[in-house]
Amino acid sequence: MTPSPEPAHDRVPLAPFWRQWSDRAVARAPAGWTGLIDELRDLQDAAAASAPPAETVARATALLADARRLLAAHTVADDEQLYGKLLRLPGRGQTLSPPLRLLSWTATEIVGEVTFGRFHSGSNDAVHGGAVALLFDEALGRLSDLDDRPPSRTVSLRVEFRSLTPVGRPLTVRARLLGQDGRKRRLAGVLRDGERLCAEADGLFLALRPGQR
Ligand SMILES: CCCCCCCCCC(=O)SCCNC(=O)CCNC(=O)[C@H](O)C(C)(C)COP(=O)(O)OP(=O)(O)OC[C@H]1O[C@@H](n2cnc3c(N)ncnc32)[C@H](O)[C@@H]1OP(=O)(O)O
Repeated sequence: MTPSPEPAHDRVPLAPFWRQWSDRAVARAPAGWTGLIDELRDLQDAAAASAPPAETVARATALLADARRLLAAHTVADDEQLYGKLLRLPGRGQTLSPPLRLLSWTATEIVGEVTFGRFHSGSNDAVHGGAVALLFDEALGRLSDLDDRPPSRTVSLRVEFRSLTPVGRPLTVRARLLGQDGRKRRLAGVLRDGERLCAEADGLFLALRPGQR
């Protein structure tokens, strides 16, 4: 696999299993689906950042309940779910972790950009440590399953918090595949705000055997 010449998250090569998984969701996604996810993400940040008066709280609660009822009427099983399966999109169409936009990639290294919103703030404009771990799981998992490697799952993830991770600033995340031994893949990641190291991680991913989910 050759390094990508320019930033283009949507050209990240997908291994066959993941391409099929993602293409199936893309084919089933209705018009406007990605806009719904973007709105949901913005809503989470707006709710976290607001201190509204009671009338606004009441109105927003009613609107949210309406939206929930609309969506709940179309509940499907996990196999048919669209959420989180659009792998060509930064954030892959989910709001659990902030959108990770891949800027460059090889078979053994990816570099991406991420901006945490207020939703992921722990306290004092610093990102919650669990959200940082979540980001590393996404980034390392993405690299683990790149380059036609069979799907894997995280069995171990260790995170070291080196300095506060800021909210609202574009950060750089870099993941590297350190080595493979049979089904075991060792990966490492770093998260930086400019030159400053915010956190680093190492993880062990296990390739799934046929039939494992
Ligand atoms: C493009 C895709 C984008 C997606 C990005 C998102 C990525 C998100 C990834 C995740 O978060 S996955 C969800 C969190 N992970 C899990 O829920 C995994 C739970 N664990 C399992 O389901 C099973 O452990 C698993 C199916 C992965 C493996 O079970 P097996 O029974 O096949 O493996 P086994 O227990 O025999 O272990 C295989 C080897 O790994 C070793 N091992 C297992 N766990 C270990 C551990 N924690 N630390 C060190 N070694 C470990 C184990 O000792 C053994 O070594 P040896 O072969 O040398 O004997």
